[in-house]
Amino acid sequence: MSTVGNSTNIFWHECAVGKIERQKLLHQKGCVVWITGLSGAGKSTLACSVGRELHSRGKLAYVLDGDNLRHGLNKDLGFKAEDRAENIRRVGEVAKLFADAGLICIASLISPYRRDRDACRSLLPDNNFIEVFMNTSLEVCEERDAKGLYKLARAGKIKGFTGIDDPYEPPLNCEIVIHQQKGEHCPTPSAMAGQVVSYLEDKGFLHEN
Ligand SMILES: Nc1ncnc2c1ncn2[C@@H]1O[C@H](COP(=O)(O)OS(=O)(=O)O)[C@@H](OP(=O)(O)O)[C@H]1O
Ligand SMILES: Nc1ncnc2c1ncn2[C@@H]1O[C@H](COP(=O)(O)OP(=O)(O)O)[C@@H](O)[C@H]1O
Repeated sequence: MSTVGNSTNIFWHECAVGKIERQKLLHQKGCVVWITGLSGAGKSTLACSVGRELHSRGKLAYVLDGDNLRHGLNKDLGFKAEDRAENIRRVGEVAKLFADAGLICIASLISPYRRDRDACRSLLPDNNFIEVFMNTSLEVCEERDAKGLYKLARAGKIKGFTGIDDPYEPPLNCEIVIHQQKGEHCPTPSAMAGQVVSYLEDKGFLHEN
């Protein structure tokens, strides 16, 4: 019997079928691919491209996209620091469940604060959290401005916009970095996905043992 947060007198119930059995069924290993970067960095594009590539290889993946989750699970949250932290915490917990279900869970959120990303990492067994930093410069993101949000932020019509008047803390030690800088060759979405899928292949996530 234990107390966790505000939950008192609670018990953990173990089921007969566990992660190992589910992984055998799926011929893969559950893990979390966590994509972080500025708005417009290419996170959703990469997430969908990785998802499609894995699907074509017969692997079960699921994308948790920040923007999409804010339409449901996280619709009560805004963009102040505490709300972003709670957003990341919830998605980290959901991603952990997906990984435990045996899926390759691809989470794609700005997740601007290092502490929140590290807390998600600590929820997973060693090596099962693969952090991908979309190192796309602010200049490139702003030039793309696919949703017109940078223009609004520069005009002061959106307050606390990441990269403009709200911080983004780049990872110090992540598994994969994808560079997209102005004036440099920019990898295609499928080349970027290839980099991630090769990593998963090399580390054995695309096989059950
Ligand atoms: N203030 C502010 N700062 C940053 N982004 C903003 C903001 N307001 C709205 N948006 C839109 O919300 C999307 C980011 O949601 P996330 O859940 O990924 O953000 S966070 O991880 O909680 O910081 C982000 O989507 P992406 O462009 O896909 O990153 C924006 O479309
Ligand atoms: N590798 C790439 N090369 C060129 N354009 C890209 C690439 N990846 C994404 N984009 C474009 O950049 C814009 C933002 O991409 P998106 O995936 O929505 O970013 P995010 O999810 O980080 O906000 C979109 O218009 C998308 O088509």
